[in-house]
Amino acid sequence: MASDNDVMALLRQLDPSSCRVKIGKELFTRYGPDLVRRVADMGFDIFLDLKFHDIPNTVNKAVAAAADLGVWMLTLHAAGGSDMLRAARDAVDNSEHKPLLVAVTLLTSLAENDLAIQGVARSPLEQVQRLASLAQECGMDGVVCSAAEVSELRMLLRKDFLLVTPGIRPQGDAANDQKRIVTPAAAIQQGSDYLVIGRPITRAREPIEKLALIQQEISGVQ
Ligand SMILES: O=c1ccn([C@@H]2O[C@H](COP(=O)(O)O)[C@@H](O)[C@H]2O)c(=O)[nH]1
Repeated sequence: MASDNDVMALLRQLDPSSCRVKIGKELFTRYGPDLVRRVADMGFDIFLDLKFHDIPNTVNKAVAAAADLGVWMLTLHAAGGSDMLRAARDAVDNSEHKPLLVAVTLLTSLAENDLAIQGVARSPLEQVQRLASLAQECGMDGVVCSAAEVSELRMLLRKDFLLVTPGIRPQGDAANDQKRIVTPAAAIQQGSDYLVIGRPITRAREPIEKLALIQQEISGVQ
């Protein structure tokens, strides 16, 4: 687990104009909204990845609180249903700060057999398409999916609908617990709007050099 000092030391080496910072459940649960404010004060746009999934009223209040932190983007689970998604939309519409709302379709750590265990007799792509359509209908700004699904989603959804893709692994990196992985260059080629990259950078021996390598890889395909 990265200490507060480790996080700050890494961020001090980064240029806020070259990447955004994701604060997820691990860092938020340990260091709280104070960390969000400190990282924002350094000039970074913050992707608050707390994946809200609860009854509509609770999500409405949680999204309002997240919006008040001034974050750039935040997540919730599309599987929370249309009332929950619309309650999140209302919260942002009534907030002074207006973060982008992106709904997680199917976690990139899940594959077809995981859906079958849950009693869902669809492929990951079909499940992602279904939940992405719901997210669009309910006023989300985009969805989180695997880059493997991006080209199919582009044909289904409106052109400016954001496709945010974790499960990114440079060639040769370990997949870890991710099951639907794509390389950075392929994700850009497929048309991902934002790549979410964690361990390939944070666990690299030289994180800043690894980030620069990834940026070089994707700049070649843009
Ligand atoms: O479907 C999803 C949604 C969110 N995530 C988050 O992205 C990062 C990915 O980290 P890696 O270390 O690059 O695997 C992680 O914080 C997840 O919570 C996701 O992986 N898949």
